[in-house]
Amino acid sequence: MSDRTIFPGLLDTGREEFLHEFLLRMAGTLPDRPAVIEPAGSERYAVTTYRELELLVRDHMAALDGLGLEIGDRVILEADLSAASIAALLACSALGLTFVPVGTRPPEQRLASIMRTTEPALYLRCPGAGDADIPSGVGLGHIEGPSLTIERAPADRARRRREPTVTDPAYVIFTSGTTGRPKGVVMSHRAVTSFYHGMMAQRLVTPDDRVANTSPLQFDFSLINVGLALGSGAALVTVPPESLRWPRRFVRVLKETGATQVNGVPSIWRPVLRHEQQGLADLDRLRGILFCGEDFPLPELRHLRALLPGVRVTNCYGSTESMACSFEEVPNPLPADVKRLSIGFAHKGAEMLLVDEAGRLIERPGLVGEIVVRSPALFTGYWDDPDATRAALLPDPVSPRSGQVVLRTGDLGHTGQRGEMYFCGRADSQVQIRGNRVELDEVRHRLLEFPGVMAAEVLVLGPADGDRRLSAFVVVSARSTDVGAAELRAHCAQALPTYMLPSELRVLDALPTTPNGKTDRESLVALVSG
Ligand SMILES: Nc1ncnc2c1ncn2[C@@H]1O[C@H](COS(=O)(=O)NC(=O)C[C@H](N)c2ccccc2)[C@@H](O)[C@H]1O
Repeated sequence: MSDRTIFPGLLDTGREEFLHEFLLRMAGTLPDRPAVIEPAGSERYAVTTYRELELLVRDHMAALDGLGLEIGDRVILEADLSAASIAALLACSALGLTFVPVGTRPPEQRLASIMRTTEPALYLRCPGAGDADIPSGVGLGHIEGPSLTIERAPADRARRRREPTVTDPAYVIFTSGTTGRPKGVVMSHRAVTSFYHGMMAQRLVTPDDRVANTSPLQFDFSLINVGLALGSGAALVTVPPESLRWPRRFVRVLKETGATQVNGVPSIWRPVLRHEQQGLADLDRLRGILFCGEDFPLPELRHLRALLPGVRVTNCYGSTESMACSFEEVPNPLPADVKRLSIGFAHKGAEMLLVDEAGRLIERPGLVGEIVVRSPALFTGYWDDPDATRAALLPDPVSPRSGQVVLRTGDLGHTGQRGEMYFCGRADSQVQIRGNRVELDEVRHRLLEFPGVMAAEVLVLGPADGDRRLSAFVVVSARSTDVGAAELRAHCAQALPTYMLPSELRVLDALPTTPNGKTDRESLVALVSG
């Protein structure tokens, strides 16, 4: 381990920093402030101060340092967002190790595939993790509260590196792999910390805030929340994942921890809006909500707004390949005629642009194109997948000969009169039905206009070259349980051409979600095919 001071506090050198330096930069100035607040048994919480977190990191580093690991070695982190788990990822960063967060109890095949491709040196498990077999050459350790115990040392390895650099991968995070093999998004220290600095410019939280994280470690939203809280000298509140299924418990955790900012995907609010409205309205310390990952259905957003009129709601847009890209405050009140939320402009230090199919710049407001992102926070590439990496990057449309590349988000958008961006769905959600181009989002938005419909999803089923049909799924408010498929279809027929009418319409109690909390389209397909 180099003898450089590990946590030089607030950097005045202007030199680029590593992930652990950014996340612990406030430890020197606010050592006794809470850094992590996590559940510790029923209705009790453990508080770890910044000084205690820093000591945890040093302890974990000592346990790892003697293993002869090489800079750039991968460490699988089957972990949660406890202080001990966060200290483990910080220790990896401080030793130049690349952590691969897989969340607790990952599906066996997915874990096996990730281990095959990343060839980890070490596997670290937090309490309550799974018990999948770890290949013998891979070291095994346990993150247990204040200590990190090594059960089995990793196999010996050659050591060729002398010095970690900010271009080294801080982590590799695997996408949900909706299209085929999961892709490992490689994020360098430079990419992550430059995003964090862009986020800090938004001044979303102060050291008096308590930022509740509701995303699992394998979803980079959790890493963004860790950066938002620790980078601001605030406290990170770890909401137990299981409480998200029980709205009363979820609201109680927010109340008892004094959460002032709650960050999560839109689906975390659905059960609370349905069953725990008063508890939500009583969260008098709550002052901010931030969501990302997918559109927040406007009827639900309006309902949330009505219950929390003074709370600032931030629509945070972006892809894991650039961490995130924009932070746009949702207008309060939200005008009745708003059909789409603006995602605004990219954060300080980045740009969002629009290109056509040929990769040429689109500048005219209202014209739909693909959103591309220029940012120092761009990923290094997909792990061991140069073809997918090439496909995701585009020569800078403004100056193609410069060698600079921009990220293709695969999202459609258009700009407004001020140049602000509007998200218009995924490029692959434009489908052909009997020779006609259908924007699934347009059908979904029409369904959301029906009184009582709170959320909706529309899928296309059938072979691209065969008979394709639309299937729609809606969630209605508790008061509108009598909404039927026939009236929903008639409602669509009043505004949409015949080929855009769903041939199947189901009213569900809830939309199924992926482990990251997004709408699980594969489960909906299985429901219909089942
Ligand atoms: N605010 C949105 N409205 C609407 N569609 C969206 C939105 N944020 C993403 N998305 C969608 O999700 C895609 C990215 O998916 S992802 O790579 O799994 N990453 C994420 O979902 C989380 C992302 N890293 C992130 C983390 C934390 C803050 C912001 C963004 C985007 O390309 C969009 O299609």
